[in-house]
Amino acid sequence: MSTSPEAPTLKPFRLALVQLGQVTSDTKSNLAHARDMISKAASGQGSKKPDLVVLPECFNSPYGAKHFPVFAETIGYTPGQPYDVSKSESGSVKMLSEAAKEEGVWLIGGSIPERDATDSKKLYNTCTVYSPKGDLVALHRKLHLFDIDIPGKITFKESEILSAGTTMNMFDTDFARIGLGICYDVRFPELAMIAARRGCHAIIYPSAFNLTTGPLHWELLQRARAVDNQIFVSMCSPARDMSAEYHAWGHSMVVDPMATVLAEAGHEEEIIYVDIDPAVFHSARAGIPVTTQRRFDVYPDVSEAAA
Ligand SMILES: O=C(O)CCC(=O)C(=O)O
Repeated sequence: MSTSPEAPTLKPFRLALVQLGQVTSDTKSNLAHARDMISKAASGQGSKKPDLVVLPECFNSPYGAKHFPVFAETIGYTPGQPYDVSKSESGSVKMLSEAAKEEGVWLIGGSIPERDATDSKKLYNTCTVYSPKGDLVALHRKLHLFDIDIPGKITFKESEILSAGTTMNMFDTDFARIGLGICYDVRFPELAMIAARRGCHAIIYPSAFNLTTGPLHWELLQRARAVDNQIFVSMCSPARDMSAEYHAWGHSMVVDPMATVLAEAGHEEEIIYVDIDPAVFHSARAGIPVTTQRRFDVYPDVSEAAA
């Protein structure tokens, strides 16, 4: 893991979720539009500038297994080793780094289809994170691939084309420690639990639920991960486009450690801002002190997994 064992102190910060629309099969125009929306988000649109801007899953290509090999980009990042963005083969990485630097914000760059630098047959669904200096500071490859089959509703099999990541990932800013997941990863409570035990104050998932599972589970899963772990949870979706093959749910959301929904978008292109208040984090943990009441003597296997 690329973080120090000691988490930074949680400070107030402002989060901006970009519920991006206009994702087409033209990468250039996708990148130009995303760049424009990052800039709009970073301006604070007449109010306070955000500290952290988030894009949705698969922001630079249409969402679908057949599109991943066509749109995949090679990143070639090794955690813990310096990465020279100017030499990156990925146009998306270059744009995101430049955007973070020019706008002076932390940036969770949604996700993109990534081609493995050493084995070109391997593809991942990958999220990259940038500091306000434009450095690529973390990379998360989706751990749990979206393979579902609800007859008559939705069948999706990411594993036909993608490989799964093998590591948990988080990053430290000057205001919080933030864990990373991508979309389907939210269904696995272990990931959020371990992130929280390792000092994350928030876990953020670039995502793209759909019109079947969105109404069923989008809010429920975020509130569940938040209340179980007493952390902030957020999922950032693309806007819904009924002319696309995949219909994203939208409803980008931020939930606090008491499971209160702090903000929720509609389904059109939109930017939502949320002020993260450390007092809510501390009062949730003080008032309902589950973080100190766990019975690891009864379930030692869990404590081992999270150590
Ligand atoms: O878990 C779900 O219902 C949706 C997941 C998804 O769309 C994804 O992982 O991309």
